[in-house]
Amino acid sequence: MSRKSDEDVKKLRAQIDKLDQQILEFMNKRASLAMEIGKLKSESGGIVFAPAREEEVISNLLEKNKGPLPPVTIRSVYRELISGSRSLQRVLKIAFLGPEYSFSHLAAMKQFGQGVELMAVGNISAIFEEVARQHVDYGVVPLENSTDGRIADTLDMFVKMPELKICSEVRVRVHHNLLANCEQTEIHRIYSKPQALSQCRNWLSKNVPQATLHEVTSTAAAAQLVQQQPNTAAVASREAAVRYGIRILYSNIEDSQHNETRFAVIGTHDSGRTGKDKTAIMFQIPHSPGSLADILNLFKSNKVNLTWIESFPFRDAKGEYIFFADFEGHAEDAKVKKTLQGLEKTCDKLSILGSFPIAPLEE
Ligand SMILES: O=C(O)C(=O)C[C@]1(C(=O)O)C=C[C@@H](O)C=C1
Repeated sequence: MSRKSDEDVKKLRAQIDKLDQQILEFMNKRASLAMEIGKLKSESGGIVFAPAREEEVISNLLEKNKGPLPPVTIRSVYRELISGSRSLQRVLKIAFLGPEYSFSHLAAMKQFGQGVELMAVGNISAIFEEVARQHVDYGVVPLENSTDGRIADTLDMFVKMPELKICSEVRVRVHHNLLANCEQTEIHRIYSKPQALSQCRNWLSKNVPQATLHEVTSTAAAAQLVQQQPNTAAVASREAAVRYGIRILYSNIEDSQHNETRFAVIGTHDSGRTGKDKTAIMFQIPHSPGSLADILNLFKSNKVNLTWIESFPFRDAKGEYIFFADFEGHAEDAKVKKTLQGLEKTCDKLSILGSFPIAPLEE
């Protein structure tokens, strides 16, 4: 660099230093206001985590953002700023499907930021139980994957514990990687959770045909096994590779380019209204011709857009099904209220699992 440009950089850096001091001051001013809100909440029994408000803060800013910073930066900076402010009110305890650096862990960090205490739990049912016993404030559980469909263990637990609420949803782009500390031709066994193996089946059979596939409880557990056993590989996240010190032989080996998992944050309350919300329900209908059509007609006549519907075998009664659905709108919206009243009359049983802000697509 020439002396002139050296000086120019110095001047620009001095301006950055000045701005950073102002930003720091503003961040702390903002945090002090959040602390005041926290005091009012603790006096009135209010709930610390307000997902609708958090989403409102971020989407207001994204609407106003004129760049050059991209939305992903604004979102991640504000996620941590809000997370830090929230932790000044109380450090929330969050259970996720472990071990560390599983996709559930990534979803928990994406929703709550660093200002929480994250607790890895061994299986989905234990997450529901930890939330129900109030050992943790919230749990993060997978709901569905764009390639593999619903996560049966999660739906099964909603049937067992319909009193728990979905207070937020998180969408995570799932990229799989082949992790190994040996060469590709030396791999004898490949570990991962069943869904991840199935999402990469074509790639694996084409590129590592000599290896056998072995199912384990999570992608991170697979990475741990690779650390211990020679001639093995794992299908897991980039973060798991870094955490467990394993080389990434190939990135993005998923068969479908658009591979995404939707997670639910479960707690004991649902979320306020943002204007861009969804409501999730679980229902049973009479075993008679046309009863599902009657339900669907309720959505049609009230102009409510269905975003998900699943039929799920009911374990307590052979041949009977429970339906899960979510749709646009908040339980407080007039047309959703009307739809829910209609459902109440038509269904044998109806549980409202919660209203929550629609999660943004991952940038
Ligand atoms: O508005 C609130 O209720 C706050 O507590 C403030 C705040 C924020 O930092 O903006 C923090 C935590 C909540 O989850 C939502 C928003």
